[in-house]
Amino acid sequence: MEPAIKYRLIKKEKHTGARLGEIVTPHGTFKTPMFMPVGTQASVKTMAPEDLKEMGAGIILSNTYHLWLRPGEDIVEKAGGLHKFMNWDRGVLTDSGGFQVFSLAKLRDISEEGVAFKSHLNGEKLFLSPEKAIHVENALGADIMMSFDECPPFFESYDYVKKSVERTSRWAERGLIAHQNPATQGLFGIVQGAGFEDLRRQSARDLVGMDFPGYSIGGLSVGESKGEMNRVLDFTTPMLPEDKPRYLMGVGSPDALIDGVIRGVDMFDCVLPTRIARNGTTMTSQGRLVVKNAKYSEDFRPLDPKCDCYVCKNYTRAYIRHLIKADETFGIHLTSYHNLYFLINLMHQVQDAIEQDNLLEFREAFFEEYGYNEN
Ligand SMILES: CO[C@@H]1O[C@H](CNc2nc3cc4c(=O)[nH]c(N)nc4cc3[nH]2)[C@H]2OC(C)(C)O[C@@H]12
Repeated sequence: MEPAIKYRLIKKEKHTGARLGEIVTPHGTFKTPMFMPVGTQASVKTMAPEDLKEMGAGIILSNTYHLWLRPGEDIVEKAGGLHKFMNWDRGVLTDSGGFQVFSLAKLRDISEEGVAFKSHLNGEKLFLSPEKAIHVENALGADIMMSFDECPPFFESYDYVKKSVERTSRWAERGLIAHQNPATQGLFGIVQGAGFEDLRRQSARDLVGMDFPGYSIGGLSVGESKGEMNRVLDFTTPMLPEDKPRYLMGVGSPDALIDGVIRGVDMFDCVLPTRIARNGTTMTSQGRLVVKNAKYSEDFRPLDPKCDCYVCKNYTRAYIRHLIKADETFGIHLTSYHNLYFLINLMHQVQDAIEQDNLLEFREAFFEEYGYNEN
């Protein structure tokens, strides 16, 4: 049977672990490395599908936990699945809900069977098992689905993380068995193990043995330093098959994307660009620009003079600042659009650098201009 998701490695960058590739999904083929906008509740906040297409988005995220709780996977299924529901005909990826239970729900109890918790919306007692999560993802109909996993705190004890990794591998197997649409929905395994190299190896070995069409690197971007994240990536990505996509979950700052690509990561997502946009903070080639600051009140330049996005071609800092200060929703639409474009476009520039085997020079020039220092 043809797998729903295929990855084609086009080129390896000469001096780093970076790869140029493409991921083939039932809703299109997309170049990697790529940044995926997050649309947790079936909407990338303030973005219409036309905006997302115009900025070059290929795959967007939605979330099993949120959509299970509201409006309910049965309503999305009756609508014909997520693509129809939100009028988006390119790629969709759903996270499995485990992470959201730990980051959102109060009072939860984890067992071999799954996770008992109280809804963050109304306190209702709920239970999510690997089977339930996979069946919700089947109903939502995303092209790429995540296995149900536990994302342990990065600084948890070795013994706790070891037990958690072993349970996550058993949950992954249960998810594979429960998966009802492997021909149209690709299920990814999620490698855990916190900062322990042997536990990452154990997790990767277990999951690669189950032959998933793609692998996520979980358990990161949960408060650890960038140095720690890069250290874990250094030994984890080589444990994964070269002919499958690697997806680093929850990572979305420009430096972390570039450093993830250098270490062999192909796909990224994060709420960061849309989250900071809502309080008027934007990403530009010269670093972050907080457009609501008074100093921009008569600044008639674009957010980023080097950016060719719709926002930077048509609007000024002064206008956007005014909208944000006046609480005009169009203001956060403009900052959100630009920030998403900034990261999607950054990945296009990284693709070119891989093509030209000069990714490290690109990194140096980008970091210099953005104002990153090495520590
Ligand atoms: C910078 O944004 C904050 O950091 C979180 C993103 N960091 C993140 N790491 C993740 C790990 C996993 C995982 O191990 N497994 C599964 N299934 N999904 C995951 C999703 C993840 N997202 C955002 O999540 C909150 C809202 C807590 O703050 C944001």
